[in-house]
Amino acid sequence: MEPAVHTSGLGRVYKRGRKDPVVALDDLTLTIERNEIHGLLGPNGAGKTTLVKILSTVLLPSEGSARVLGHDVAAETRAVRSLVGLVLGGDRGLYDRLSARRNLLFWGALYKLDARTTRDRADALLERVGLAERADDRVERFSRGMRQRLHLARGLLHEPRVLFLDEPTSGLDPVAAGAFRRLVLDLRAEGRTFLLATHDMDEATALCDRVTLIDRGRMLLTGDTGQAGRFLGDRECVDFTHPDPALADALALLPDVTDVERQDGTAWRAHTPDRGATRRVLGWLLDRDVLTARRGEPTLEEVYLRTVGDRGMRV
Ligand SMILES: Nc1ncnc2c1ncn2[C@@H]1O[C@H](COP(=O)(O)OP(=O)(O)OP(=O)(O)O)[C@@H](O)[C@H]1O
Repeated sequence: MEPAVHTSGLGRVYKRGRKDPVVALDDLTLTIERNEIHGLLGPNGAGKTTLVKILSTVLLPSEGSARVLGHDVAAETRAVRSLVGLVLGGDRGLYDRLSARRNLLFWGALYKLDARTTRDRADALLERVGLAERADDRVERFSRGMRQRLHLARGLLHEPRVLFLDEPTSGLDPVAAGAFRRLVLDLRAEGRTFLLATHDMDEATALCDRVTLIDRGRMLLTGDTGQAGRFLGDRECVDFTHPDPALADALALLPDVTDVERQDGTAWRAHTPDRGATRRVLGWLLDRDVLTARRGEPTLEEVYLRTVGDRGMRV
């Protein structure tokens, strides 16, 4: 069966007049399986939006190819458009002076849905995203969270099987972001596939089955979110608890330790270059009566920090 998304050697160059061209995507080969929530991570300018736009047929690639459920984004635009939904964050794509319902009716007409289908789907979606009671209010009175939910309803109107979300919870408070993420999980349970571009490591960790990290248009890593630590190759870590910071200072001086950081209170994490070093550090700690010590997995946040640094990250 064809995967939900497959790109092969995908490239995109923006030419800006006589100035130097910008390489926004460079030789990107990526597969997203059906029914997956796939996180697309990377600092500002990494190429995330460019990729999402190519996959939703808004932009053409300069090189390589991309297919959605087996259909080529450049040669089979119409088929791809019926299969994908694009949910942009912020203020793009909603009409402030129209009500939530009228926004959906307008988009239904653009998708060439018949009036009755659009009305029925709009009502069902407004209910689903928790906006039924505000359906006839103008969007200009909506909070950011309500706008995001309306964006999602809009993206679902033509019942796409693959959804591209660009920073969907950016600027939402934790309760609104949590509600939005639950909605994404429900939609996935119905068999949809998601590509989620985000700067938010907590969001990626909580939602995504797999993640891809890109920087300057190039792929750095792709794989299971839960095994993100393996991206770092041999780098490992040891988690331990001890009340005396002097022990952490002494540990940091060992040749087997690259650095030691405080997690919180009496909890610490020591980074080691390889498995042998991890074993020796565990032995060293146990000889000094630490309360607990065990091998830890680097988090997605650590993987990101060690791979691209702290550019454009939100944790
Ligand atoms: N229309 C355009 N014309 C020229 N350059 C562009 C255009 N759109 C994007 N770029 C450039 O392409 C590169 C990738 O941009 P893109 O918006 O895809 O990154 P991004 O990862 O989505 O960033 P962000 O996290 O800030 O949204 C950047 O260097 C950007 O300046």
